Amino acid sequence: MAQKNRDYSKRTSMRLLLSLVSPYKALLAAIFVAAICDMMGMLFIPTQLSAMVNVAVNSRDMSALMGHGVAMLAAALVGSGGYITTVFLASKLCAKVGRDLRMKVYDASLAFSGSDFNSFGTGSMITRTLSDANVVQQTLLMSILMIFPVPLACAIAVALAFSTDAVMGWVLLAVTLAVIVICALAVAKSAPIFTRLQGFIDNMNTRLRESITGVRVIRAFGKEGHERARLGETFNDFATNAIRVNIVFALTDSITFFLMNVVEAAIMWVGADRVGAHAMQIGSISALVEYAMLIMMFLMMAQFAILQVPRALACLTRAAAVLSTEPEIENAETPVQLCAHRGEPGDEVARFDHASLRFSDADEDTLHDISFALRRGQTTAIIGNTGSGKSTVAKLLLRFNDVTAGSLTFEGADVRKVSQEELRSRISYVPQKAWLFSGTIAENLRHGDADASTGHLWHALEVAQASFVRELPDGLGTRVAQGGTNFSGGQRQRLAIARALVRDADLYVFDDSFSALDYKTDATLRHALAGELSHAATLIIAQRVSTIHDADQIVVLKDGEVVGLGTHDELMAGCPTYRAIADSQSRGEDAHV
Ligand SMILES: Nc1ncnc2c1ncn2[C@@H]1O[C@H](COP(=O)(O)OP(=O)(O)OP(=O)(O)O)[C@@H](O)[C@H]1O
Repeated sequence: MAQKNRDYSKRTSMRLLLSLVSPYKALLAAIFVAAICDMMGMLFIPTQLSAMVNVAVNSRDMSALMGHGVAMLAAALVGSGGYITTVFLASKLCAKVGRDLRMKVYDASLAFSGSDFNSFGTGSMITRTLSDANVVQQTLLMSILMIFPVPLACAIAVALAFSTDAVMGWVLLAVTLAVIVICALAVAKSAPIFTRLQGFIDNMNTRLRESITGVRVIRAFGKEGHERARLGETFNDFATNAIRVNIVFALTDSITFFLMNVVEAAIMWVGADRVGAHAMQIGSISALVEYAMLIMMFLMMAQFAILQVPRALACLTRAAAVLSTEPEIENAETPVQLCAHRGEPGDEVARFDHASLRFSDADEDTLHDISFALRRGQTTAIIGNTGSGKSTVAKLLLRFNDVTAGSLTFEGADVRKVSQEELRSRISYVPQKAWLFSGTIAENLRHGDADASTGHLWHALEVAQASFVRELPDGLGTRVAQGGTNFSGGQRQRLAIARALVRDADLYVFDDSFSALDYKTDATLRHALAGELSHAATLIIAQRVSTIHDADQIVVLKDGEVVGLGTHDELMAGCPTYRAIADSQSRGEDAHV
């Protein structure tokens, strides 16, 4: 079974490699030609050298010596030209293959739903996109430069040895085969250690990422020692394995050097006999030693490169696993176009009709049989206890997940039939965690609309009550750190709201987007929004009753089910869950007064 799985992953990774390399057939052909020139040039030099020695010993014919010298120079030029070209073209090819692999894995991850992403984990996805692709790129380069030329070099060298002297040809062939067998055994023994290395890198990445992201929590809970121990264990695993790898290299290196000396001695020994018997000329010994040394050198380099291959294959298999994951959410084969015409106030923009959702990794429905509509010019609010499924409603609207029963329509079309790009272009979304990207404030706001004018950006900031940007020395050009960490929680929320407002959408979704604002800013902002978004439907997910008090309709969620639907007054009169939430919050407010 394990063998079957190994064969399957080997096939998968080879298929992926072929698909990555196949667009560059011309480049591959050019590398092949350049490598032959390199080989021929390199092996032709000792041939000429031996001929020169033989001429010098036998006839001292100057013109013959000059001829061999010129041929040697030409061989050196062809050889080095071939080598430089091979390295240049191979580096180009591998850089392109690495880039393509990174893009493929990244593109695939963009189509993932939350559950798809969770099945790999963030740390592993980063390793797969960066480090794994790097290993593949480097190993491919090493393979082209160090493994692929070996059969060619061995064949040419043995053929040249045979042409020099048949007996010495057999000696070299026997020695070459013996060294190949030894190398193959060494590789088979050490390959699993290399494969394990990548798993350790994954572990280090995941733990380090968690530790760096949660550094404040670690400090606050005084868990530095515990974290250090956890990371120390991970680093230690990696170091132990890396040491084993180095031992393998040291052993194989010394064995190969020992073999080099043995081969040299064998050639001298047998060659001297052959020269003594006048079966071979003295100069030929130097050529034969050179051929043998070249074969050994190539085999040694190939051995080093081959040891990296299982690790690269493991990386390719891991990339293939990402690429072969069928995203939970896919576009319909022939998506329906949404109506380009903007409807009238009161028209339905989206409707949940007995919709349920069960996450693929969950045993129960997170949302169960929910029905309500979002209408143009109206504000719908969702309230409910934590974990009741409020954010999941937003995930369905944006098609981060699909309903597992019932339906969700947008502008009358089932969202599963609308392309994700078109659907999302009609919705503007403020996520629960106001994430900002590194860059400037203007760049962040233009995520909403790349062509928005500066005036439009300022207007959105004003509506979002983010006029603090005017007081910043660089205004819209102010730098934003990754995640927006150089702004306070409330400032981040207002910038995220402004970003959403920059987009002209049919539906605006605010997922708990006012929670970090004080009551006064919350009220002013909602008032400004009401005037601004009269053309669209608005969905506000909130925890505070005061935030949604004035909504046209309020959906009350409890454990994923709609237990109330109406205005604040209607719900206060007829929905015990809503009344309980409102009462608990007003008690809380009284307590604060
Ligand atoms: N990808 C997922 N796989 C499995 N369960 C999930 C997934 N995403 C969310 N859930 C579960 O769905 C439930 C509802 O989550 P949701 O984020 O919608 O709640 P919420 O009402 O918005 O909560 P809060 O007010 O705390 O933000 C939770 O129990 C959560 O654990």
